[in-house]
Amino acid sequence: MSKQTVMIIGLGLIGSSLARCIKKNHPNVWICGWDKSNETNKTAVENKVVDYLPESFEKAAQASDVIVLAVPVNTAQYYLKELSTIALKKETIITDTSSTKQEIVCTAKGYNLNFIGGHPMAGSHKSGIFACDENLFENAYYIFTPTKIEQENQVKQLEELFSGTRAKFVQLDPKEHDEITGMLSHLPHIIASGLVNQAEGFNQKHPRAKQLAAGGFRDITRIASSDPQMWTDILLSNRHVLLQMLSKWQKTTSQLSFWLENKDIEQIHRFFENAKEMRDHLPTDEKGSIPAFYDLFVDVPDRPGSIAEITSLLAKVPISLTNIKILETREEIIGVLQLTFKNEKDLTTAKMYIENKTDYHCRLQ
Ligand SMILES: NC(=O)c1ccc[n+]([C@@H]2O[C@H](COP(=O)([O-])OP(=O)(O)OC[C@H]3O[C@@H](n4cnc5c(N)ncnc54)[C@H](O)[C@@H]3O)[C@@H](O)[C@H]2O)c1
Ligand SMILES: O=C(O)C(=O)C[C@]1(C(=O)O)C=C[C@@H](O)C=C1
Repeated sequence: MSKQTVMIIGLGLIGSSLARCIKKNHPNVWICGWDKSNETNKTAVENKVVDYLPESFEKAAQASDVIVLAVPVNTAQYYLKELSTIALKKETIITDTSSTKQEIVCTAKGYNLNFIGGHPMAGSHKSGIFACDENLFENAYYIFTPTKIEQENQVKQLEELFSGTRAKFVQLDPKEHDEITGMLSHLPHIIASGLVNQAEGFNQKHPRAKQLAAGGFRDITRIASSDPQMWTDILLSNRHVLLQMLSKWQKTTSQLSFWLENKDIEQIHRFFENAKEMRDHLPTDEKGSIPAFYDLFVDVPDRPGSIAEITSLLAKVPISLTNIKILETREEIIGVLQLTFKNEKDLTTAKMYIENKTDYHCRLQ
C-alpha cells in the first residue's frame, strides 16, 4: 500500500493513535493531519504523528485516498457537509470513528458520499494528542457499518490500512450498533457520571467521604472523567435508544426501592446473584470484551523505600507488570500498592515472590 494519502481530521486520542497504527504497517502511506487546535497540529508534526499539515483543506481532501473523521460526533456531521461540497477523487473513501453510527451513516447517504462508518471499540477517559497510544486498539473490536454490498471491497481496504491496530474487524448494521453501544457504553457513562454527581452533594455534608472512596467507587466511576463535549454529542446522537434504556433503568431502581421497603431478602439476593452469574461468565482476556483483572494488592508499611523494594524485587523476575498504582485509601496508617499483570501466571509468580522475600501481606482484592 504505497503512495496512498490519508487525511486524518481530528488528531486527538483516536486520530493520533490511528495515525501511528497506519504508519506502523504502512510506512509509505503519506498522512496529512487537520485539527482545529494549533497546539495539537504542532505536536503532531513535531512527533511525526503526521507527515504534513496542509494549508488548504479543500486541496488536501482532493488529494486524499482515504479521509478519516476522528472528531466529536457533531463535528463529524459538519465535516461531511464540507466534504460534500468538494470534488473528491471518485474512489476516495470517507470513514469516521464516531461512537454512534445511525445518524452519521444517514447524513452521508443524504450527501451521496462514499462513506463507511467505523468505530474502534477501545478508548480511554483521557483525550487529546498527549494520550496517543499505538497499542490502544490491540485485540479490541473495530466495527464497520457498510450499508451496501458493493462496499465490501472498500471495507477490506480499510481493514488493510488499519491492520497496525491489531484490532478484530467486525461489521454491524448501524441501528444494531447504536443499540449495543447504547447499552454497553453510553448507559454506563451516564450512570458513572450520575454517581459522581450524587456523591458531590454528599461530600459537602461529609468532607471525609472523598478520602474514603475505595475500590468500588473508583472502579465504577473511572469513565466519569471522560470528555464532557464528546459525551454530550454521543448522548444527543443516540437519544432515542438511550431514552428507552433510561426508562428501563428507572424501572430497575424503582424495583429495588420496592424490595428494600418490603425487606424482600429473596428478591434482593436474586438481583445480585443474577448479576454475578452474568458478569462472571462474560468473556475475559481480551480488550473489547470485559478485561480480566490480574491485580495484586500489597499492604506496604509507611516507611521509606518499601515501594522501591517491591518494584526492584519484581524487576528480577521474568514477568510482565503492566501498571503500578499507590492507593491512598488507608491514609496515615498503611499504603496499598496495586500491581497489575498481563496474565494470571505472572500474578501468581509475583505473589509467591513477594511473600517469600518480604513480610508484606498480598491480597487479590
Ligand atoms: N475516547 C474514546 O474512548 C473513544 C473511543 C472510540 C471512539 N471515539 C470517538 O472518536 C472521536 C474522537 O474522539 P477522541 O477521544 O479522539 O477525542 P479527542 O478530544 O481526544 O480528540 C478530538 C480532536 O478533534 C479536534 N477537533 C474538535 N473540533 C474540531 C474541528 N471543528 N476541526 C478539526 N478538529 C477538531 C480536537 O482539537 C481534538 O484534537 C469521537 O467521535 C468519539 O466519540 C472515542
Ligand atoms: O475505556 C474507556 O474509557 C471508554 O470509555 C471506552 C469506550 C467505551 O465506552 O467502552 C468509550 C467510547 C467509545 O465509543 C468506545 C469505547
